[in-house]
Amino acid sequence: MTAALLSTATELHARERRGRRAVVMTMGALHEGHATLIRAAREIAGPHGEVVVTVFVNPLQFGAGEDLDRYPRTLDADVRLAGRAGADAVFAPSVDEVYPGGDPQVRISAGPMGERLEGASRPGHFDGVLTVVAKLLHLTRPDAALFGQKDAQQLALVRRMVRDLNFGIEIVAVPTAREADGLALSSRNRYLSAAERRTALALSGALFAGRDRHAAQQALAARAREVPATHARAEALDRLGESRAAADAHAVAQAPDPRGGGPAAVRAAARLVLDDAARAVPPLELDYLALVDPSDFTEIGEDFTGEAVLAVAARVGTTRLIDNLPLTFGPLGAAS
Ligand SMILES: Nc1ncnc2c1ncn2[C@@H]1O[C@H](COP(=O)(O)OP(=O)(O)OP(=O)(O)O)[C@@H](O)[C@H]1O
Ligand SMILES: CC(C)(CO)[C@@H](O)C(=O)[O-]
Ligand code: BAL
Repeated sequence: MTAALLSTATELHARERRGRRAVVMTMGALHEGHATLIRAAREIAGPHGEVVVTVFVNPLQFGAGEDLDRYPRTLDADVRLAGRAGADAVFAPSVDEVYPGGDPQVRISAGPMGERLEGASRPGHFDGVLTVVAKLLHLTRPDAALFGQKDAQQLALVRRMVRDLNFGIEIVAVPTAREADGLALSSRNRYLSAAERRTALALSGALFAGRDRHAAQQALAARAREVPATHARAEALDRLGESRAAADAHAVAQAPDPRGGGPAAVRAAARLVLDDAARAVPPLELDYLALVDPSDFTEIGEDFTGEAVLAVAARVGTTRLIDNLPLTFGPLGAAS
């Protein structure tokens, strides 16, 4: 499939509308992660609908000293990849087309959630993101817009904007696509040398260590729920004179108390991997590691239950990367 390349709002609006329109917004330098979003958009639009991919490197969301100038721009390859993944059109406007009056004076404010984690490291970033997302939603007028979970805070803020400001557009989340060794696909990966890429694997490595610690805790909690029954069985076996089986059951019933774990243990397991990478050559410089409530991106407490997000941001050489994993916390003593 060949995608049409459109660069002005006039060209976009001249397109005849057919069926459901699903939009994937990107900054270009498309990779397999973007292709996953475009394929999901194709599913949503259906064979009679329309998939539009936007490619725009938005100056408003870059801070001073960030990589706006060196951000990879590969429009021809992007149009080919978008077409192969099922897009009907690529909308790649110029900065003047998006901001005809220069820097917009009226902008969307991302509010308190926009000042945490990514927002704390990149002041003003999410105001810039939401302002351009709002503009691109107005320009493309989709029924549904798809965003990657890789940018979990961005996704949460877009959902919040759409709800708070009644955009009436369906926001669809797409899970993070990874390389075989775990590294989250990202346009910025192309900045990495081979040695930097090895160090960068600690981002996903730390998340997986946190996830594994979490799974081990869940297993312990499940065991702890069985302990009273196991004690009772051990005692019954004792009474029957089955001393070996009784000893086994007593041993099983000594399951460690899972209450020593929880979010703190998950953070600690992830932290160990990042501390190791900080001593690697080249080293990883941690920006943040956080285990947060995805509804507001505040740190969760030990008694938190529900969906949480383990998120990390770090610099390797001159490249700043982010990654995250969702984790579900059940109440202690109950299955999650
Ligand atoms: N690995 C991935 N898996 C799923 N979605 C992704 C992935 N990488 C990016 N996306 C999503 O694609 C959309 C466009 O993202 P963007 O163009 O910034 O790509 P990126 O690879 O994240 O770039 P960058 O390296 O600049 O962060 C966003 O919704 C983003 O979450
Ligand atoms: C949503 C977005 C296209 C807005 O510029 C950008 O932040 C991105 O690519 O994730
Ligand atoms: N994918 C998030 C866009 C940015 O880093 O500016």
